Formats: sequence, C-alpha cells, structure tokens
Amino acid sequence: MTALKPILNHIDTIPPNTGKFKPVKPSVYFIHHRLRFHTSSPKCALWWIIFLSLIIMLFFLSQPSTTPHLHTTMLSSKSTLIRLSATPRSTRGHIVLVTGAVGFVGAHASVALKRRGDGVVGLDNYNPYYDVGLKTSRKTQLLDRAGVFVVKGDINDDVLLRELFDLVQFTHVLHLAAQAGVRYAMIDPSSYIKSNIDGFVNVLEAAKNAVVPPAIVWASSSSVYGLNSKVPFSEQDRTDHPVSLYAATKKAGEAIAHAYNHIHGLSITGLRFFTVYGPWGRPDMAYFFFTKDILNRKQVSIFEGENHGTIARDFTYIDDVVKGCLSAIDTAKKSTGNGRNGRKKKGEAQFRIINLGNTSPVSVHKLVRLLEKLLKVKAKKKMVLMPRNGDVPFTHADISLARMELGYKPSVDLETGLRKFVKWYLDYYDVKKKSSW
Ligand SMILES: O=C(O)[C@H]1O[C@H](OP(=O)(O)OP(=O)(O)OC[C@H]2O[C@@H](n3ccc(=O)[nH]c3=O)[C@H](O)[C@@H]2O)[C@H](O)[C@@H](O)[C@H]1O
Repeated sequence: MTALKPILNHIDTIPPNTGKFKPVKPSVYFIHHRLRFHTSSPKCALWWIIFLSLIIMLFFLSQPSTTPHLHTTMLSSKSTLIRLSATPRSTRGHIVLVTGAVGFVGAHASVALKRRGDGVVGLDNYNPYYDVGLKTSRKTQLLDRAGVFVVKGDINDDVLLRELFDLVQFTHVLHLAAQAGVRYAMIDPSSYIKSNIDGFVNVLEAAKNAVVPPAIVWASSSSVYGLNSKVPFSEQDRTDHPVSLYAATKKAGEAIAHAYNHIHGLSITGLRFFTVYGPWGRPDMAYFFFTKDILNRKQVSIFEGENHGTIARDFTYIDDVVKGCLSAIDTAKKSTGNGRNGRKKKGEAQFRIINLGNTSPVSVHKLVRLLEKLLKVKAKKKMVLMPRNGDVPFTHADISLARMELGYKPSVDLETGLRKFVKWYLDYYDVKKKSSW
C-alpha cells in the first residue's frame, strides 16, 4: 500500500478529462477510472452490469453449439437409411462406424464387416487427394452393393459427429480417415495436421462423449519406425525418429490415443499398417502408378540407397489387413468411460499398438520385375537415389504380437497379391480396349 501511495496522490491531482485534451498514461488512466467506479455508485452499477453481461455472453459462446446445423437436416432426412445400415444381422453383431469408408482399406473393411453381419455406417469427405471417381466407384460398386450407407461428411465437423453418435449407439469405431502418403507432405503439410491430428482428436472427443463410449480401432503406420535399423520392427522398438511429417502425425496420434485412453477410459487399438496394396488401391502408391506407367510405356523411377543400396517394403495384401482389422474389433475390450453421463472412468481401459505387416520384405526392383511379368510389358527403368522427402530405406514387421492378440496370419505373397491387383486394374480401367495398351 505504501508503494501505491505516490501513484494515488498523483491520480488525485489529475484534472477531469474535459476541456483541452491531455494525453494520459494508459496505466494511470486505468487506475483513475477504477477509482472513479468505486466512488460513483450509479456508474459503478452500470459497469458491473456490462461486466456481468460480458461474462454471461462468454459462457454461452463457449458451450457446444446445439443449434440445428446443415447436417441436422441432412442426417434427419437420411436417418432411416443410417439406422438400417447400422443394424447388425443378429443381436451379437457389432455396430461399427467406419471413417474413411470410401478409402482403400475403409471400403474393403466396411464390406467385410457388413458381409459377416455387423451393422456398419461409413463416413467420408471424398477429399480430392486422389481421383474422386475411384472413391465414388468404391461406393457404388462395393459399399452400395453390400448395403453400407456412407454419410458424406468430415471428421473435423464436430456437430455432424455428435449427431451421428446420437443417432446410432456405435459399439466400435474403425477410424481409417487420414491424410495418407509420405511424400505429399512436402506439398501440403497442413492437410496432415488437419486430418491426422485435429480430425483424430475430434473422433476421439465424439467417441468419449457418446452415451456409451465405443472401442476405437484406428490406422497408425509402419512409417513411425522411421530410421529404425533393428529388424524386424517390433512394437517395443523406439519410434521417435520419424522421417516424414506423415509419420510424425501418426506417431503423435499414438500419443494422443494414449492420453484419451488414460484420461477417458477409451479402449483403443492402433494398427501399424505396412504398405497395404491390392485391388481398389490408392493411385498415389508406387505399385499402382508403376502399373499405369509401365502400361503407358512411361519411365518408372526406382529408388535406391547410397551405393545402389536396395530399398524394400513389407508389402501387405489388403485381405490380410482387413482380417487384422476385424480381429482387432472382435478382441477389443469395452471402453470404461461413462460418456457424457458420467465423469469418472470405471477402471483402466485396453490400450494396444499392433503391427499388421507381411513379415517378408520385397525390394522395389522385384516389385517392378513382378509387374513386368504380370503385365507382359518391359518397364523403362531409371535408378534414382532415394530423395530425402519422407521415404525410409526398408520396412519389416515383427508380427508376433498380432499373431498372439489377433490370431493374425498373413497368407498372400506379393506375386499372388499383385496378380489380383493387375487383374482388377485391367478390368477397372478397361485397359485392353484402349489404344495405349
Ligand atoms: O506403410 C506405411 O505406413 C505407408 O505405406 C505407404 O508408403 P510407402 O511404403 O512409402 O509406399 P509407396 O509410396 O507405394 O512406395 C513403395 C516403395 O516404392 C518406392 N518408390 C516410390 C516412388 C517412386 O517413384 N519410386 C520408388 O522406388 C518407395 O521408396 C517405397 O520403397 C503408404 O503410401 C503410406 O500412406 C503409408 O501407409
């Protein structure tokens, strides 16, 4: 108080702010006005009213929006179809929300779940990272035929997610929506943060706030092993040296998942996929665009390490990965959180991270040789030193945990899988009828 005295004395000497304008130091001006609130009661009351109104306004603004949204109309007009799609064949069946449902793994997994009798609802924003026509074809030719309804929407839309979780009581979420591809992060880094971090958190929030929180199974990636040199890659190995932003966001996802598991009792299984390939695959992946380029007699760049070192991948066939996903859903324990009705979780919830690989790496050279054989076309090859923009030299999964936890047993070797892919590719793109073939 003694320290304040000189300032207060000074304030008392300041003339009222009338007449000729005199600049006043902001701090002194502020204290001066505060003193005046205390000394003039009608003004004081007025300021208190303004202050309280502001607080009340801020409180209401910070509450989750309950106002009807565009999606309210959209979902309510589709609610019968959504509920129908979500209804399992028997009471023992799961009710699964598949995000990224028109994506490569999403479409295959949704169909497999539906075919065995589970209730499935898909969610996808049909983003244009690669050919939207292919995504639409997956919907019409795979999902529609299997009876899977897909909601067109974004995982970042919290109002839509909340509405979806209110409409259907999901037992599981198979979260596959993501910004994929290790090299594209050089072009659009923020898309990785938006989907793989923000979007993931949004899905976890919606799940944790559901009336009965579902178990989550989601796609992490082999890329989290980064420059790991110990083979095969085990879940016990360090994953703190990612070499792509994609890998960094997947690694961050694993950490975020752990926090939600710990705090909110969400049962979470992260599956580290190893270079998944097969029919209806992603056109941004090497086996896919190599096929296109070989058929069009265009040059393919084969990455090599220093001193012509071999680059290899533990290519994993889609059907094996889908089996792993379904098994992860079947073995997932219930979440222990009390959803939006309660505050405390009932106990520790399950938390797993599991490799889904093929455990037999194949070099990119061999991949191209197999494609040449299957396509009956000689590739125009160019060896290129692997650019430092996201690629790792090799991947190799240790699948002993997957075997133990999920009964996972990959059964398709690269040649068999590529044969199925090539057959699909030629058929889908109607290649034989085209002049370029
Ligand atoms: O397991 C994963 O978690 C990731 O798998 C996939 O990444 P990658 O294993 O890198 O697959 P992909 O790009 O098909 O390259 C295959 C091979 O071809 C080599 N490659 C690539 C391009 C090229 O022009 N030349 C070349 O030799 C290249 O060096 C590599 O050795 C997914 O895209 C990714 O989303 C993620 O899911």
